[in-house]
Amino acid sequence: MSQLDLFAAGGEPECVMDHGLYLNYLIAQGRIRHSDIALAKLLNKNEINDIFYLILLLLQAEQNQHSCLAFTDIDWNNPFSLVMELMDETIPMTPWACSTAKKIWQGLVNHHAVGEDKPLQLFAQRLYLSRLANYEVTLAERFKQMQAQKISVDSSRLTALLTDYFGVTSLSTGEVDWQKVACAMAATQGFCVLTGGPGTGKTTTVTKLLAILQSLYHQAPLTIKLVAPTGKAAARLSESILGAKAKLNLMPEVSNLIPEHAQTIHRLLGVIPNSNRYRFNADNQLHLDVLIVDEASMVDLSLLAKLVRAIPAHARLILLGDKDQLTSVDTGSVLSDLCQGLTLGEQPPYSESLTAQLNELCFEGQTYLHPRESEFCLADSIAFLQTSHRFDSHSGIGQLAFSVNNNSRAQLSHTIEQGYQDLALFDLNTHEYTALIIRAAMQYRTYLELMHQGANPVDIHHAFGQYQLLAAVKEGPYGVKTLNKRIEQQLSSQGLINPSGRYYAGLPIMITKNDYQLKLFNGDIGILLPDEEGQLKAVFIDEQGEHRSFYPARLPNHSSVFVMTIHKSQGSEFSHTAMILPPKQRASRGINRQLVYTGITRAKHKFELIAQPKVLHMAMVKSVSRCSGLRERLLTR
Ligand SMILES: Nc1ncnc2c1ncn2[C@@H]1O[C@H](COP(=O)(O)OP(=O)(O)OP(=O)(O)O)[C@@H](O)[C@H]1O
Repeated sequence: MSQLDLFAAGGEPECVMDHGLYLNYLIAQGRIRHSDIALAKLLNKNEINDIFYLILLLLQAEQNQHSCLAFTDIDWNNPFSLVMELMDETIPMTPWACSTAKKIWQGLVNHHAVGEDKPLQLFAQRLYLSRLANYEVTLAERFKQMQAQKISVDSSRLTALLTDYFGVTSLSTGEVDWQKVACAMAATQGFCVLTGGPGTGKTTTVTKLLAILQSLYHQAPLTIKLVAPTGKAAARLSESILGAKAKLNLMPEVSNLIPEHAQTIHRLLGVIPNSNRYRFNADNQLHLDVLIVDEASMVDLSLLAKLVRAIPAHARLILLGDKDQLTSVDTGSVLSDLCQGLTLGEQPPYSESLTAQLNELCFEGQTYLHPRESEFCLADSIAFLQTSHRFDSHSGIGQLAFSVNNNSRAQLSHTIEQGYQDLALFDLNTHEYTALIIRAAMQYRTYLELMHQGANPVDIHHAFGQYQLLAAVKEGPYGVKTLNKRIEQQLSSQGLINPSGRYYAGLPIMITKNDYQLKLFNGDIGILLPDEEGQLKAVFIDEQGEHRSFYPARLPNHSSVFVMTIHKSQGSEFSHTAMILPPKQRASRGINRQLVYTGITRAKHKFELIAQPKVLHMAMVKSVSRCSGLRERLLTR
């Protein structure tokens, strides 16, 4: 029984509470900010009571990128997760010892700030800031509308095209080609999510899909746009589509109708400088028939809501991404909300009508897929690719990613015992820490030598992008800041850089704040290079491979990036990736399965892990999720 229930059972609680002292503890322990208190007071007509504290909890949840505060998730005995040892014993851990959860909830239902067109909203036992609730409503409604779109397709032509691109499924193996299934689903629907781990063929499948669609509609070809959340991810998508087109050997008349250039979502929507609004919106919609959004797990709730508002009613939307990666840096977890419940090796739950249609389109009417009920109303729009074609049984990276993602210690031990060529695992100790710095400096040598030889910026950037050291934390000896300094010292001692001032030739930087005027966005990477006149400029390569240069003084917030956080690496891929996790005593709350999985899956050919085994095990056990009501809004019950 919780403390609240105990009191409710008739005890005589001590109701006098020193709110000032309690709030000071919340601030001292970094749970809330002064501005949160001001806002909570404003919303609660200056009263400090139970609802005031609930609003504070909601603001804390929003800062932690949750879309809402779920009533059922509140730890009523210590709602702000205060650390007992840092508290005065006379101060309670909970601010509402005199009330019951039920009473607090009822107070909220009738509260003056709660309701439609009010600053706060309630939905399914969740408290929201209205702005975030409205984004969820927009997404749920638009996804449902898109899915309900009637798409008329010539089935026999589609069947023939699916056979052309994927072949005939052999009855003897009986193995389902999930890429073919995904293509059939996306070709016949207005909305589709295509999820799968690294190298499962998301880009290949979508390229085949676009080829099939353009063949089906060859008399009036579709306008297709490709987008990704960051410039880096957009550049990668362009590269992958180009590669997939070349591999597929498409007929020129079809190939020419598939775009190769992806852009950022911000660029597609048209940023209005100094505002968080876009040129394209619900009143001025985009001109397109098909929109492909890659790395959808990185797109936050607000941006995706603004994007779907700008998509015309007739258009199709296809979201690509890995449901198991870290969620967006900003609020929300849309892709993982939509993909909840998918399990490797299992067929996702599809309705009777969809399974019949897919069996007809993909398997000549043979019963390969079986219907399974789901109360999730978008279940028929979720395609799940399950086989990695990049990492075969000889690849340690794939095995390691799989072990971590499935939290399988047995599989992890097996992977380590195999001694894979593409994996190097080091136990974290002083010796290995120093060895890592030396190895990292050796890897960065290549791009710096190119710079000294006067190579062109595209080649220098390319060489820099081959290797990346990732850290799980920012602060402390195992964090980004210290490691950046250590690598800088190492490179300087080898005469490759001369870090006498803040800026020097060869300094790699990452933008940490969007600048819509300069069109430089969070995550963009630049390298400080001298121009023809010897002036030092930060050079960025955009998604079209063009380079843009800026005087350092003009740059928005940025930091050096010999080392980047795993969070910042999302959407990027490096031929050789190294990742360091802090030791157990420093491994804070932020180390978890999604973080480690995301770090591993950045590696294409070689992956190094520098970590204590117990920290890796600890991370594997800990799976995090964000609070959201999106899934709930999409249930049929
Ligand atoms: N059905 C297949 N059979 C054989 N090889 C395939 C198949 N599908 C994809 N591949 C190959 O596997 C590799 C990865 O494919 P692709 O880039 O499409 O995957 P992805 O899921 O988009 O990867 P990423 O993790 O980079 O997002 C490519 O080299 C591709 O040519």
